Amino acid sequence: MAELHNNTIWKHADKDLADGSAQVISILQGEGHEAFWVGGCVRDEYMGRTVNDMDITTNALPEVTLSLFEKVIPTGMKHGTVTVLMHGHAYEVTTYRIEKGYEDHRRPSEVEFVDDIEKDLRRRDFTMNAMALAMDGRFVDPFGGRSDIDDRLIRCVGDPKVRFQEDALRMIRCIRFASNFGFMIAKDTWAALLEQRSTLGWVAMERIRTELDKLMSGPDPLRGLELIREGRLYEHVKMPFPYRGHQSAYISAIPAVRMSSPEQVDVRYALLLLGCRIPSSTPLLRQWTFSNRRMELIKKLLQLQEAWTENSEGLTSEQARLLWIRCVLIAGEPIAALWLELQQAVQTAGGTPAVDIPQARAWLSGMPVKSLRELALTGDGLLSAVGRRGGPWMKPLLSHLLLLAASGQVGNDTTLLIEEAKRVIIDEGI
Ligand SMILES: Nc1ccn([C@@H]2O[C@H](COP(=O)(O)OP(=O)(O)OP(=O)(O)O)[C@@H](O)[C@H]2O)c(=O)n1
Repeated sequence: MAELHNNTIWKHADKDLADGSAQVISILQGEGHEAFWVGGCVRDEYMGRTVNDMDITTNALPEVTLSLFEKVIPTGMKHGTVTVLMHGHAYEVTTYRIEKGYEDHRRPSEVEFVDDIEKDLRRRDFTMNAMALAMDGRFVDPFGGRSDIDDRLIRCVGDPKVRFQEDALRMIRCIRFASNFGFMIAKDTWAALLEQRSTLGWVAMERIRTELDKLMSGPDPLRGLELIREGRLYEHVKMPFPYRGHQSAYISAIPAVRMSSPEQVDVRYALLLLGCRIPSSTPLLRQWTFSNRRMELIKKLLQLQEAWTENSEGLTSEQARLLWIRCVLIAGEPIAALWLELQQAVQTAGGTPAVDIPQARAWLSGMPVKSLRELALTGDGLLSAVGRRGGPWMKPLLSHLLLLAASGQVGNDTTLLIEEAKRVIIDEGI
């Protein structure tokens, strides 16, 4: 087996990930085939960015690759892709190929396997993504990817018009890379993007949204949003415009949301929607093909914003506390905590938050009960205590008890809660 050089090559990848991929390349080479690391992993390593996955390209035909490995999945044989499992990682191993007949600006209708790595690299989108790396650390970089990275430049391989015609999503990728890496876009690449932008309509919204997610969770989402505005791509990505850029405190706050968990990107989207004053977010979130879970999260953040801002003016401190507790109970504690992060971001960006953040945090952490689950009286407990059958009267009564317990007006104690329930039933004739 060929000697493994991966530890000296991969300074920004997990050791197991690098070792597994080197093993795959060694096995292919041991059978007389060429094999290289390719694409995003090579770019990221050169840039000193963390490498999270590794793709391999080879002149071995997919059936050959399939036969050489024990744990292997024929993920896309027609397109030359086989997934090899090694050292607990999955690697896409793709045969050198050229692509033909992009009739729908999305995907090739035909691929042809070739025997020359340079031909494979030529079909790729940007020079920085069209590099391969050999086991001995040698770069195959026929289009000047490293020099463009050094110049902080995104440039299409070959004719940019053709690259964007082949797959219109590349236009959004271009903006995503420019935004996330802080790179400029080469003049002819940008000109082609402006010329080809209408073809974005051909691309499935899911693919666009995946790119938007990467842009929105990156270090400089405002740059990406500005580029989308400048390129007038918003109609094609269903971007909520008018986007007033930095004029809105909400928009300015987007990068101030720290990306400490996956949900934070949705806090950023909520700020975008608030900044664009979208009257109803549901149709847009649907168009953007968010999962129900993410859609609910964003909607709840917006609802909480509305419930608070519309009702909190002119309240005494105690009234404000009760309103806040009601909001927390309706939205749920995790959403309330995320909403406070949203407010924090507004403040960090120099805007005025909708709430006194330390005060709301203190009120939140001082709540003895934060959800129905924590209430010392269950629905069944209530029924047996009052000797009645269940019905629509229960929900408002339990909510009332929850609010009292959460705000400390009644202790979270079964006896006390039953007493209060009986009082309400008698007083209100339920
Ligand atoms: N529309 C596309 C998508 C991908 N590629 C090529 O396929 C490689 C792998 O693509 P992908 O894994 O989607 O993205 P990465 O470039 O690896 O970037 P990231 O990991 O940041 O998404 C790219 O580097 C590029 O060479 C392409 O030419 N055109």
